[in-house]
Amino acid sequence: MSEHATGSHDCCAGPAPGGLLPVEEARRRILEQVTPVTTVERVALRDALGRVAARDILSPIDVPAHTNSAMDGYAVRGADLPAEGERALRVVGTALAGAPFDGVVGPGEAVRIMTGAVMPEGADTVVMQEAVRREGETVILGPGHEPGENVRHAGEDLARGGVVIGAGTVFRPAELGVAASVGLAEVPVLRRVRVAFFSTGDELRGIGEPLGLGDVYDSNRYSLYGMLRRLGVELLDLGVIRDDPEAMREAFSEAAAQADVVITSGGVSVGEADYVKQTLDALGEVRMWRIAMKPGKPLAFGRLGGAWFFGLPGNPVSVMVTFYQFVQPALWRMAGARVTRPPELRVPCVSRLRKGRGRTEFQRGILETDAEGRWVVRSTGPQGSGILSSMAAANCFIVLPAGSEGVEPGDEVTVQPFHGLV
Ligand SMILES: Nc1nc2c(c(=O)[nH]1)N[C@H]1C(S)=C(S)[C@@H](COP(=O)(O)OP(=O)(O)OC[C@H]3O[C@@H](n4cnc5c(N)ncnc54)[C@H](O)[C@@H]3O)O[C@H]1N2
Ligand code: MOO
Repeated sequence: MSEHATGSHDCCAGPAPGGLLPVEEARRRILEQVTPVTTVERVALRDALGRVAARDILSPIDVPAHTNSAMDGYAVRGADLPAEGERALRVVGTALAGAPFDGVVGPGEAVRIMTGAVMPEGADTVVMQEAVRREGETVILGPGHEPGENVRHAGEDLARGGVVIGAGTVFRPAELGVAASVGLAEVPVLRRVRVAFFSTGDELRGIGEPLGLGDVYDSNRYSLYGMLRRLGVELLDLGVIRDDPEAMREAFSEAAAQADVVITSGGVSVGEADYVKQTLDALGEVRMWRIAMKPGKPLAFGRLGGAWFFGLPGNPVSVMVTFYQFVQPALWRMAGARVTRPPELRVPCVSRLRKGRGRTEFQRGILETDAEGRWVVRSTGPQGSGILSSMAAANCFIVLPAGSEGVEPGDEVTVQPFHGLV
């Protein structure tokens, strides 16, 4: 690893040049300010997918509810297991999952039992059927078994009254299954966060409209829609707002009146038609502007009426990078979820990466296995913040710390994968 590629975060970097706020500091400040919603809703279990548990959810039952067999075989008394030689036990009945044996297993007796069947009274051990010989009404056991083996005890997975899903847990497929396993038809979740979003810019055209000279299709509202939909927030798409201070003021007020969070893209830099920051200044409060990152430097964060405001830079890649680094963690916190840092890995980079000093760069990478099966990352190619196809080609960000001056092939880098298992 070369010297310039070490260190993955900005926490220890000094003040960034030009009054830019380091990425970690900006994220910390945002997460410190936003607070979770408090309204609780009860929803049918399947509708809880992606929602956040409003409080600790307790189990009304033991899971498993009854002590049962983990194997197909024979339920016996541990005291009857032979230490050496063989022992014949009389088979006195059968226990199936859902059809228990209602007698008692006495000394010298066994019950044929299937996986999941309730352990019959008297028996405390299950011997797998592959380990025995059946001869008519008797079963012959050899040595080598442990008393208590192959038995699942009542409450060993979840105990009645115990917390099965903690407050702030996001319901994933596993949580749906866990809640179902204790028989919960409905669960308490926090209400969805309401997010209003719009694009700004006179050059923006809707799909289906012809493009004049200098026009572009409004793609940001589509990538934003996708990222927000994935988070399961309630969406309010306010369309495209012209680069006009009056129109912008109206749109800002309308959005803030209806939403917990307002997100815009474009018009947040220093150009002559960049009215976003000054509108926020006039109607609310700018709490942060300009981050030491690339892309995404002119991000604005603040308060607008009762809503939190994120003014994302107009460049299409900048929108996605700033959303994932700042807006997504803030929305999780507001949704009541425990916020964790995006997972990061250190892997060798097979490409040469150019980088300017002073800003953390979120370059687009492809995480893949090389010929030896090792995980490596390579660049998607040109990294301009207008090249949205680089996001489509990527499956991870390559995070280059502010102090790095570039990467040589073989250097280790930090990556944030886009997808996990859930
Ligand atoms: N003198 C300076 N100029 C710029 C600076 C700077 O510090 N000093 N910063 C640059 C950086 S970095 C960025 S990022 C951009 C961001 O500026 P804005 O947020 O004001 O964005 P716009 O100028 O409105 O648009 C930038 C670019 O993105 C296109 N765009 C905007 N909205 C959409 C949309 N909804 N869908 C598709 N494409 C969109 C727009 O047409 C522009 O090409 O400022 C730099 N300038
Ligand atoms: O920060 Mo800008 O987003 O580099 O293009």
